Amino acid sequence: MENTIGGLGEFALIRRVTGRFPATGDVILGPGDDAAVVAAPDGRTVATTDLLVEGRHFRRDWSTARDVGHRAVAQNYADVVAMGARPTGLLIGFAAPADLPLEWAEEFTLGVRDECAVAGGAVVGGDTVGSTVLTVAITALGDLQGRAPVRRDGARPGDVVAYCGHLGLSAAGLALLTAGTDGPAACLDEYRRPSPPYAAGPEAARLGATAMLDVSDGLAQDLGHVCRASGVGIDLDPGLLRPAPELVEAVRILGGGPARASAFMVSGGEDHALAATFPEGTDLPDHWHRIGRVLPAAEGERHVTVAGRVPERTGWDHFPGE
Ligand SMILES: Nc1ncnc2c1ncn2[C@@H]1O[C@H](COP(=O)(O)OP(=O)(O)O)[C@@H](O)[C@H]1O
Ligand SMILES: Cc1ncc(C[n+]2csc(CCOP(=O)(O)OP(=O)(O)O)c2C)c(N)n1
Ligand SMILES: [Mg+2]
Ligand SMILES: [Mg+2]
Ligand SMILES: [Mg+2]
Repeated sequence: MENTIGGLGEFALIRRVTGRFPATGDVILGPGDDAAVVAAPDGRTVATTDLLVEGRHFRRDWSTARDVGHRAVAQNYADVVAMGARPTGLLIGFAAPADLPLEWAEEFTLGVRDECAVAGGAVVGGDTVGSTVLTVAITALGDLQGRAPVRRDGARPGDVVAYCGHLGLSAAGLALLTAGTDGPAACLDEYRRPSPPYAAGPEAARLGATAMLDVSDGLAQDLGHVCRASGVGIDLDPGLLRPAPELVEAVRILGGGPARASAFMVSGGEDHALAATFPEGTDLPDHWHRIGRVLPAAEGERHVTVAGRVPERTGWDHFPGE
């Protein structure tokens, strides 16, 4: 039991973990009481939660504890900024077996701390329990800074579809790890520590985005949520889906041509890029890449197409049907 979380005990572990997290100006009362108090300057709080389960979202032989800490924060804050909000706080549910090395818990904590240093927001609480499956459940909070939230239901025919961040790198990294092959660091790193373009969320809101989400499951699948919520169709232009050189290199190693690179961009998730729709004529900064158009659609046609065709694969489903 030496040097495991079971050897240290629950409350000593909690003290050790919470001692690592600095407060920010949004924190009125941090960890230590029954609940934390976080300022909501505009009077409305964005709240979201995502789980990471060992074997399902990460493997300890593929990702370090620090990687998992970074990824857990990134996945959750991506949803906060996709509403157009600024990250303000995090709550960390930590379920782990007693024989988990203490070093893993410590390193995970440092990954969380370091991603918060990039994205903003403070860890204000959480929960620590014993479990057979190592699981991290994060709740993230954000501040809309007085703006309206950018929802999934505001896309209108004629809007431009654009993304900011990476597409397909993480899925290519996962494919490389699954194949047991080395490959471009950019792909492996993006799988282990996704890098959502945090500032682009509030930026898109200020630019007048009509709908936005982060790409967790796959571009086509996630934009499909916009289609259904907004009652529209979306057509992507394959000529505008330009793969990063590292993605092209990964596909060369994995075997496949431009179609496979395009498939990674269209259906690969977990880069946590932001995808948004903007009114035609919006002056978009260069880091927002135009990739398609919002179309009018009758019921049953509210889906994503690439050059008019429904892609073979659209993204991840935790419970795929038979
Ligand atoms: N078990 C649940 N109970 C309540 N709400 C849920 C549950 N699972 C998902 N949701 C909600 O359904 C929506 C879609 O979930 P999800 O696909 O996980 O979103 P995202 O990809 O943004 O993380 C979100 O608003 C989420 O809060
Ligand atoms: C070990 C491992 N196998 C497979 C995957 C691929 N994967 C797991 S969950 C997921 C989709 C995103 O996760 P989800 O829980 O659906 O997040 P949300 O959409 O709720 O943000 C993907 C692509 C992975 N990340 N790690
Ligand atoms: Mg989710
Ligand atoms: Mg999510
Ligand atoms: Mg999902």
